[in-house]
Amino acid sequence: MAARVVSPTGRGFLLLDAHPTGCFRSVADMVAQIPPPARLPEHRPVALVIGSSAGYGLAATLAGLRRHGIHGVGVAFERPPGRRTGTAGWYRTIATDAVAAEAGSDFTFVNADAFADTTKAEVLDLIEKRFGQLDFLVYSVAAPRRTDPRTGTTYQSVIKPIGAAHTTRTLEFDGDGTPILRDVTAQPADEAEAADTVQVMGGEDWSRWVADLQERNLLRTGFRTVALSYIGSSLTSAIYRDGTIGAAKVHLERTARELDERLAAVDGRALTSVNGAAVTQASTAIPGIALYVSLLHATLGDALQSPVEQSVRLWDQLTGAVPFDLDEQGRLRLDRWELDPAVQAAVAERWRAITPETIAEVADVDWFRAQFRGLYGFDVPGVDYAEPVDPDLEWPAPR
Ligand SMILES: NC(=O)c1ccc[n+]([C@@H]2O[C@H](COP(=O)([O-])OP(=O)(O)OC[C@H]3O[C@@H](n4cnc5c(N)ncnc54)[C@H](O)[C@@H]3O)[C@@H](O)[C@H]2O)c1
Repeated sequence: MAARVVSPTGRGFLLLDAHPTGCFRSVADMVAQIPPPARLPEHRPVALVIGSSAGYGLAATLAGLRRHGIHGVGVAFERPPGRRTGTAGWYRTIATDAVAAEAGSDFTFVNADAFADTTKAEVLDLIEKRFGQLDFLVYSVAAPRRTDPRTGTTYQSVIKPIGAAHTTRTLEFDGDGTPILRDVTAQPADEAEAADTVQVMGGEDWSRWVADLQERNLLRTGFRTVALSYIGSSLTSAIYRDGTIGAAKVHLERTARELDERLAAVDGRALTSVNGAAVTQASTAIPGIALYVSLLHATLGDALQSPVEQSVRLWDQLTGAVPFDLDEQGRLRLDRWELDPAVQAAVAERWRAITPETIAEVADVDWFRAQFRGLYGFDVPGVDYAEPVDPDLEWPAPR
């Protein structure tokens, strides 16, 4: 594919193409937020990050590389360039590989379906051959479907309330970027939809990774694993925490307790890490979240902790530099800034007060729009979007 101008076309919060230079720049901007250590540790920990190309998994990979010089493997599932550009995660992975090179890390990126047994076998072989054993596993997958390779069944996840229909206010943008406030009603999930969502976003696949690693004796003594979870506000609870995705998170948290017991054999730990709201491809698909995050940012400004800031704190706790900040249910909490009662009261007040006329003042809609377009490499400061760019770039080869 020759160099060409790449533009943000698409519908709603889904764009069809990604801008390579914008994606590179957004990774560089994330790295710039990570304070480097005085020097990298002599013993490089070995980490596996599943979901390493976007959102919280990308932030954890970058923070691990920059602050701890991790060796290891990142797994993501991205579309290569073809008729359209590659997905944004394709280009962010190329940029992350350069960050790994700069940190002197032996880090390999695997583009494959994490749910497949073939992927697990490939990644475990790689870990065994290159590193012998693993110190950390960060599980940060957000997927719309999962095929269970052991039964061949494909499950679709849905984002729906459970029990009753729910109407929420939402933020959308029209073609020229004008914000629109609308009410949308989500019908409740039936039992099968709720169960299928647990199959996709619950803890089963995480548990299989850990079991396979343990079976092959690839877990180093003191191994630690976290899977990402979310609780969120009462403003979004009908659609999130009390809905289908929330049921999957409850399953994930139960899985953490089971794995934690199983890992006693290697003096290991398994925890869920409850992170705060962030603008990601996964979260913009949830009705009401765009509005909620825009109001959260209007309330908090720079005190809204970015995925990178939270990931720095996550690594501090994983490596034992600071003790785990656990709640009474044993979950690692990185979201306390979001769920602070004063913050939630202020967001709720804005949520109630907002009207179609005041939306641009009461919510940080410009910030949100730039964040969501930034997920595809657009609206990134310092990028010349009139400049043709070659999207036909290779996935990083193992070094
Ligand atoms: N975004 C939020 O507000 C938020 C808050 C707290 C917790 N979380 C949790 O963080 C986790 C990650 O979510 P995110 O928002 O960062 O998502 P995201 O969409 O930004 O990233 C998802 C990642 O998963 C990878 N992926 C998807 N399907 C895959 C597959 N089949 N095999 C391998 N990789 C696959 C993608 O390539 C990408 O790297 C989820 O568990 C989510 O619930 C998100």
